Amino acid sequence: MRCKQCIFQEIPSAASPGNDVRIEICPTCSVDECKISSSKGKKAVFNIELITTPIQRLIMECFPVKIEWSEVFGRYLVATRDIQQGELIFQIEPIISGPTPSYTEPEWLCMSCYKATKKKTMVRCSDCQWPFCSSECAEDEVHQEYECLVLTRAKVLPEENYQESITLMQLLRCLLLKNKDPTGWQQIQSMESHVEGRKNSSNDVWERWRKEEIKFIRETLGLKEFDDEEINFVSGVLSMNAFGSNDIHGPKHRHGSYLYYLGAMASHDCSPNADYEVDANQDFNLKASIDIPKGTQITLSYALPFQGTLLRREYLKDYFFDCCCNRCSDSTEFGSYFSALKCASCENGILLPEYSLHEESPWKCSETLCKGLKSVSEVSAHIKNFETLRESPPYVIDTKNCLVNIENLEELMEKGKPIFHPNHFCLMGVEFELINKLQYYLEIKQIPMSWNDRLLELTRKHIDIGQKIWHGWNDRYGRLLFMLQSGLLNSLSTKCQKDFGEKGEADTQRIIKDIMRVRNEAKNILLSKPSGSYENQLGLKLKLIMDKEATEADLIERLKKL
Ligand SMILES: C[S@@+](CC[C@H](N)C(=O)[O-])C[C@H]1O[C@@H](n2cnc3c(N)ncnc32)[C@H](O)[C@@H]1O
Repeated sequence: MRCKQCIFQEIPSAASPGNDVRIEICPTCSVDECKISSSKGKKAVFNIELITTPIQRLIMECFPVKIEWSEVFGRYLVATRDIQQGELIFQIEPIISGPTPSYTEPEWLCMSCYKATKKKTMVRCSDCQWPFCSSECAEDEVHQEYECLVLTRAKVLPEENYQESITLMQLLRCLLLKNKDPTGWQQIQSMESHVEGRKNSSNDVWERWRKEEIKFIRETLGLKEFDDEEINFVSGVLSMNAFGSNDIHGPKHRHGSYLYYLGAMASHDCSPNADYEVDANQDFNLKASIDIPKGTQITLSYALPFQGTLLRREYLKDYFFDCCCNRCSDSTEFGSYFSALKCASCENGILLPEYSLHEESPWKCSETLCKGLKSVSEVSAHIKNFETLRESPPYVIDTKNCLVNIENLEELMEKGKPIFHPNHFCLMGVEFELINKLQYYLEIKQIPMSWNDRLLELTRKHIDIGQKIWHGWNDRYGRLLFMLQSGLLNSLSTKCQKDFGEKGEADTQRIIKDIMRVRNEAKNILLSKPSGSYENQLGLKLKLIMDKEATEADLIERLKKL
C-alpha cells in the first residue's frame, strides 16, 4: 500500500481486501490521521489505487497536496507543505479528453488535438471518416480504441449533425471507459455530478439536453447497454469537473475538454491561489499563483475572475453552490470597486450592495446623508445594456480598421462613465481591449507619444486593480507586465532623444530600474506558461531582449544608440 500523501512510499501494512483501503501515511510525510470521508457520509476510506496511475509522472518526493472533505465544499485540496509562488504543484494525465464545439471556427476539429482543421487539407480516418489535422494525429489511439468502431458501425458521419455529435463525443468516450479502462471509470464514479440538482433545476436546458444525450447514445449509436441514469450521471460529471484548454491566446487554439481526477478535486474561489494549464501533452499542470502556506485550501476559479460579483455568482449556480468566498463577501472586492456603480443622486457617492452575499440586497449609496438606492435588477439592467452596446456596431472589434477601434473604444467608455465606477469590470473590460490595441501599435512602431502615455496609464491601473482581485501570477498579469516594460522603454527612448544625461538623468535612472524589475517578473511568469502558448512566446521574446540587455548599463548603451 502506498502513502496517501506522497503516493510514492510503500507502507508496510496489511491492506484490507477490496479496493477501499484505510489511509496510511508514510513516516516521511507523517501527519495527523486523514479525515477524508465521502460526501454521502460513508466511512472514512479513500481508494488510493484510483490516483496512482495518473500521477506516476510526478517527480516530487513528497506529494504537496492531500484531499479533505467538508460539508460546504465536499472534497477539496489542501497543501501538505508550504508551496512557493510559481511552483508546479502537480502534473497529471487526463482520464479522458474530447473535442468541444467551436462557435468561432467554421472548420471541423481534429479528433486528436482538437484544433480547427481545414477541410481541404485534413486527413480522414479510413474507417469512420472523422477528421484529423495530420496523418500523425490520425494515429490517435484513443480514437481508434474508443469511438471509431461505434461511429463506423452506426454510420455516423461528421457531415451529419456535426455540432451535436462533436458536443457529445466526450460523453461517448467517457461511457466507453466502462469497458476499456475500469480504473478511469471508477474515478469517474467517485466524482460529483449533481444529478439531482440538474433534474430539479428550473432551467429546462438541462432537461432538453438530457433527452438529446440519451437519444444520441442509445438510438443514434445504438449503445443500449448504457441506461438513462448512467448517461445522466456521466454527463453531470463532465459538466461539473471537466477543464477547458485555456490556451485561447495561442497560435492555434485547442477546442478541447479534459477530465483529471486530482484536478477535479480543487474547489473554487473567486480570488484563487492557483491556476492551471493544459499543456501540449494534454497534461494538467497546477501552479501556485501566490505562496500557499501548509494547511491552506488550494483553489482555482471556475468563473471568470475579471467579471463582477453578480455575474460570477450567477454563473456558479450551474455548479450548484452559492459562492461565499472572501471576494464575494466583500462588496468592494478587496477595495477594487470592481462591481461598484456611481450614485445617480449625489456627486461623489458610489453604490454597493448592502449585504453582498444576499442576492436581493438593495444597492445603497456610500455617502451617509444620501438616500441613493438601486434594486439588483436595475444594476443588472445597466450591465446588460452596456454589454449589448459593446457588442453592437461600431464597438465590435473591427480587425480591418484598428484606428477607428481605438477612438470607438474611448467613446464607448465615455458612455459608461456616468453609470459605473472607473474600476467597474464593464469599463475595465473595454480598457483591456484598448490596452491590447495600443500595444499592437507600439509593436509596429506607430504609436504617438500621447497613446504611449495612455498605454502606460491603463497598464499600471490594470496591474494595480488586477492584483487586488486575482493576486499573484496569472496570464493577464504576465501580459500586462510585458506591455508595461515596452511602454516604459518607448517613453524612455523618446525622452532620451531629447535630454539623455542632462536634467532628466535621475528620472531616467528610475525608469531604467523599473524596466529591469518589471522585465524580470514578466519573464518569470511568462516562461512558466506551456511552450507554444502566446504567453510563453512573449516570455521567449523578452528573454532574447534581456540576454542582450542583461544590465542597466547595457540598456543605457542601447538607448544612447537610438
Ligand atoms: C469540480 S467539483 C470539486 C470536487 C467536489 N467537491 C467533490 O467532492 O467531488 C465541483 C463541486 O464542488 C463543490 N464546490 C467547489 N467549490 C465550492 C465552493 N467554493 N463552495 C461550495 N461548494 C464548492 C460544488 O459542489 C461543485 O459543484
